[in-house]
Amino acid sequence: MLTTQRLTFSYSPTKSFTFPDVSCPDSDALLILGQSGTGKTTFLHLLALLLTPESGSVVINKTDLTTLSPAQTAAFRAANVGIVYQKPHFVSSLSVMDNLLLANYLANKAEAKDRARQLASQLGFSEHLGKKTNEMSQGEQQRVSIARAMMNQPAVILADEPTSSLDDENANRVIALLHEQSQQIGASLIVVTHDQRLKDAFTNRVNL
Ligand SMILES: Nc1ncnc2c1ncn2[C@@H]1O[C@H](COP(=O)(O)OP(=O)(O)OP(=O)(O)O)[C@@H](O)[C@H]1O
Repeated sequence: MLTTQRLTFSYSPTKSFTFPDVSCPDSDALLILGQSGTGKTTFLHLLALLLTPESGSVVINKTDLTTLSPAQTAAFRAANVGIVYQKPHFVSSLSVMDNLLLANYLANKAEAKDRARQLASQLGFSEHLGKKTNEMSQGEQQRVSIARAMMNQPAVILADEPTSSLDDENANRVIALLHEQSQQIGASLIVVTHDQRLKDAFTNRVNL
């Protein structure tokens, strides 16, 4: 469960944001829609405390992230928040499997190779586990990115424009996978996007 209250943020005195309060229960999903420049990425980064809000709160499963120290925030995020970035970021010298296991390492958890194999099978990239990530297509990398976000069975999945560079068929596939995977682990799924095609795939929507 994730809830925010009265979140505000400023890049400068002339560039400040007040965001609407949002709430997303476990196993539920929320779409946050906005045109370019409305602050979608900023909002997503505030939800993960990658940016520190000027005021307001972000509560995940009863922990108010804004009360934690930077080290506590990093540890909480690694264990409880899975992030699917707009463009996947991988360690290119590592295999796909090792990039997945890195999520365990960063969360100070034991390597979960079976979980990685299970996700690879569900998301359809089992045959690529031994490859380097740059040997995969963009669509395949996107699926690895989703798998990596699910590795620690987080309470919250945050996805930033996960479909912007995909055709209709692949966009539908990625959204179905995000819904399916987050429901399997009982996570709250929050997607920020300008992609109006996604409207029908979410009952809960907020406009920025
Ligand atoms: N580090 C920064 N310093 C100053 N201004 C910034 C910074 N990052 C973003 N902004 C500004 O804040 C506004 C919101 O940016 P943000 O990236 O959150 O928008 P967005 O809705 O995700 O846009 P897009 O859909 O184009 O990615 C933009 O006007 C942007 O120029």
